Amino acid sequence: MAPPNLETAITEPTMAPLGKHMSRAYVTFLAGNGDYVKGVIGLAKGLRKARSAYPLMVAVLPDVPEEHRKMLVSQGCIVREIEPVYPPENQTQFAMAYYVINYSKLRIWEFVEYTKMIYLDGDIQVYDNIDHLFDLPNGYFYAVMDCFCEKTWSHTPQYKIGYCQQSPNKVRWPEEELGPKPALYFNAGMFVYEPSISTYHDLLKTLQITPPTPFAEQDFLNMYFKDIYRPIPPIYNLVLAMLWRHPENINLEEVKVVHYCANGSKPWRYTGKEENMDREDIKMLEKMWFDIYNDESLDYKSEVEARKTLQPFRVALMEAGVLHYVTAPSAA
Ligand SMILES: O=c1ccn([C@@H]2O[C@H](COP(=O)(O)OP(=O)(O)O)[C@@H](O)[C@H]2O)c(=O)[nH]1
Ligand SMILES: OC[C@H]1O[C@H](O[C@@H]2[C@@H](O)[C@H](O)[C@@H](O)[C@H](O)[C@@H]2O)[C@H](O)[C@@H](O)[C@H]1O
Ligand SMILES: [Mn+2]
Repeated sequence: MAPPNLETAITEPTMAPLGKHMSRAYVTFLAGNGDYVKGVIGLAKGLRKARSAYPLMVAVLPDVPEEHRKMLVSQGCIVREIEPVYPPENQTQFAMAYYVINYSKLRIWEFVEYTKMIYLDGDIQVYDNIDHLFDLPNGYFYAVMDCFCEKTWSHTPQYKIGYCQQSPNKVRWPEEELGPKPALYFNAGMFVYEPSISTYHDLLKTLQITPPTPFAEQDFLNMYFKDIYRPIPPIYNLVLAMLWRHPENINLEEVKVVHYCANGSKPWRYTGKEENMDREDIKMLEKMWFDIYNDESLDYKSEVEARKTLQPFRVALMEAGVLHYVTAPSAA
């Protein structure tokens, strides 16, 4: 991961073609009145620091309080309320009980005012610009492969035999006994996709006839997009467990996106007490998250304030959404 670029020069605002939507956006999902809102604020500031050219949409469930929605708007986010999506009645034990609310992520296929979106969990941070992923060829579903080695996977045959797609030759998959090895499986904390009303309706229809499974919507999305899934490198979604499960696959210097999904790693709840949470690399990644979260110069309002000293008229156009500004790397 490149050392944080502390200089964030503000270049000339770019004039968005009048009347033409910026048809690309990042999107995340927020539920409840708890502390995940801190994750989303951190993500909004991280995308700004990485000089992303596209806005962050936050799909919020009805239980997200007005106060949290205001905080997100003040950080430059586009807040959109969605209705929950529930799986069919089931007896499934989800890997985490709260995973049942994650099916509501499926609403983001309805955002067809955008032609291409990148979904990011609220417990993800973007440390380097990844706008180029929007240019990946259409017609596929892009995401990073997951890891099966954490005990959250203890219900699966691959965990039981020690097989993981990240190191397929370490423990061979016994085809004769267990049949063909599982299809490539992605982590649903980050993916590049194209909103579509027909896909959206088909997703919801298919969900109602699909028995729920432990990883909830992540399992469902893997089933649904199996034929068009294209793996992208782990630098775009570092599932933290990779650091101790498959260190040979990770070069931290190159990582652009970090997913704080390992048990005990959510920065806003970090105590360092859980297994692996006292590692030096984990402590560094937790500090990097807080350095952004606490950096007031990355606040959206302070950026607009800063511009007020530039040209009030241009700022007025910008605030009216006519002018879009892109912060670009400093000349250095
Ligand atoms: O109480 C919650 C739980 C989850 N989420 C959202 O759902 C995503 C998926 O949950 P989580 O990241 O905890 O799953 P993990 O990746 O850790 O398995 C989170 O990143 C949040 O965006 C939320 O907003 N509130
Ligand atoms: O609702 C199911 C969730 O499943 C995934 O989280 C898991 C997965 O990454 C496992 O591989 C890890 O072992 C585990 O720790 C982690 O929680 C997604 O990150 C999340 O967005 C969401 O889809
Ligand atoms: Mn997550």
